[in-house]
Amino acid sequence: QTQTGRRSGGYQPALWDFDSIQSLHNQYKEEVHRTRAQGLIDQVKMLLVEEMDHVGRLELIDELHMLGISCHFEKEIIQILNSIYLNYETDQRDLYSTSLGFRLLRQYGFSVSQEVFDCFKNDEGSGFMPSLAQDIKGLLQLYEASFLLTHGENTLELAREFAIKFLQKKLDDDDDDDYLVSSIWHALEFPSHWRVQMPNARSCIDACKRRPDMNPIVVELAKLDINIVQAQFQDELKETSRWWESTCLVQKLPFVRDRIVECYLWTTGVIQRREHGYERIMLTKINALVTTIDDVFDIYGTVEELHQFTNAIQSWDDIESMKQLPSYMQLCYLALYNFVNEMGYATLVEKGFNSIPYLRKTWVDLVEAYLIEAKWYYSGHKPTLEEYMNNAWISIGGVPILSHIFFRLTDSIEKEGVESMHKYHDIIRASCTILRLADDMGTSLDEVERGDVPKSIQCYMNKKNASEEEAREHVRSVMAEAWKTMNGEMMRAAADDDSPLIFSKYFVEAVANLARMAQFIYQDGSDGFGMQHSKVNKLLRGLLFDRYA
Ligand SMILES: CC1(C)[C@@H]2CC[C@@]1(C)[C@@H](OP(=O)([O-])OP(=O)([O-])[O-])C2
Ligand SMILES: [Mg+2]
Ligand SMILES: [Mg+2]
Ligand SMILES: [Mg+2]
Ligand SMILES: [Mg+2]
Ligand SMILES: [Mg+2]
Repeated sequence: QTQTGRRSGGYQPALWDFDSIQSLHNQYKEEVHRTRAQGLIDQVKMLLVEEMDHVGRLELIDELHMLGISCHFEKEIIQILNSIYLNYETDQRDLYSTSLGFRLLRQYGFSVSQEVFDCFKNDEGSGFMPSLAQDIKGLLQLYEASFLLTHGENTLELAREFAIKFLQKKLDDDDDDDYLVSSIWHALEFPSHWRVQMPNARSCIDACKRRPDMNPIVVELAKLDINIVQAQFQDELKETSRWWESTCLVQKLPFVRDRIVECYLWTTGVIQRREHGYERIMLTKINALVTTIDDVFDIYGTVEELHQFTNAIQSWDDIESMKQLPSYMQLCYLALYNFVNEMGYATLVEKGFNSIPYLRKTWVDLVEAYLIEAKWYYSGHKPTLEEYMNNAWISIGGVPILSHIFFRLTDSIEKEGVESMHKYHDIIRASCTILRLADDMGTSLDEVERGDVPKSIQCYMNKKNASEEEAREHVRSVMAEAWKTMNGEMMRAAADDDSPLIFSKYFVEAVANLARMAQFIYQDGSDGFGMQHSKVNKLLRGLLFDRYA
């Protein structure tokens, strides 16, 4: 017989308290630093424009993206890639520049065909020319390019397998840790297409400083810029921490994970544009509300109480719904109710559109998915992986997150976009699927141990009588399939034909980044959120607290 509610998640208290966050002071808010940064930006713009070497320009674009400063050069980058796209010479024989160009073009929404790689295949067309095995730099870029694949792009599947084989061999044979070898290590662990920008920027600056051919102006701009962004992030973090404190949820619901700083960290990878500070603050609040309500369902509520809470959210009429709830649930309900109304009000004022019914639907779908999991847990039901995933892509919380972001990052709200978002368009489900699976890879061992519904890893092990590693391998393959869907939908969304875009560029970026950020937080299969895993925690401090000297 399983326990009835009132469990503990075994989570440690917050690492940073309210006062330490509010007392953060940062000199990089001074105008003098922005002026200096602008000077460096102008110099790098000259570099981009004057760089006549085709490959050099591509490499610089890639570096700017990895260093988290490509946002300053959006116009110049699009112009360069557009001219490459329009005058594409398909008979290029160089694997390195063809692969790098292919990846950057696709990443910026140009639909370049996988056939650009046909000239590197063997005569039968069944694989790549064996002679390419020596071109390690080219193979590394071919590997990176292969992660832009969509369903059915067999050449890119072959490319990934071919490249991994020889890159792995290079690591086995060669133990010096020069820049190329360490780049291979990083790429095999995390392809650049799956990496978020800002949370990785600091370690990229460290790596670039070690490179002999790195342009010093670019490095100096990256170092100054990350300090300036940190000052902005700290102001946003302070505001979210004031809101979190005002809800008193930690005080009144001591079993809930007190992770407002980690909730904010999530947003710096999902919403990366500097000017979208309001959206990062909003997303932090959503993460905190999802965390709270998730813990109510996963750890604390009895089945009876969880039914009551679900009914209250389904009916969503504030006075009646609240009355029969226990007081701790009244707080959750009203905190959520007030937040959704606040967001709905902002959208009504700014865009003349009433988003509340749609936002509400996503929260109802979420708690209904939570209730299904709770019932499974209390009844001891062991779902198949498919049965679990049909519910768990919603129970991870990505749907309300993306709905709120949709209304904020869509300039003029059209019915088609609203319907697509809320019937749950394939790109939404793909992003939530990756978010869910990454989360299970990082949290499910602890969750199942303290008492929770079997997650994807456990469902696979139960059904296939498989080992944990085999289950993880299967989950990774399902995530890779979801990325093919995501890539396909991103290409359709960016399609340069004149069909009206269903989703804005910024929203599609945030959808993909939600998946990327989940893979970042749970990297190497551990919990960078609830259990404050040391590596993610170190990256968090580097991004939010420690000045880049
Ligand atoms: C932001 C989040 C992804 C969302 C709220 C906190 C999370 C880190 C995760 O928490 P978790 O308990 O792992 O969710 P679940 O496994 O119980 O669905 C669900
Ligand atoms: Mg949970
Ligand atoms: Mg849960
Ligand atoms: Mg659960
Ligand atoms: Mg129902
Ligand atoms: Mg989890």
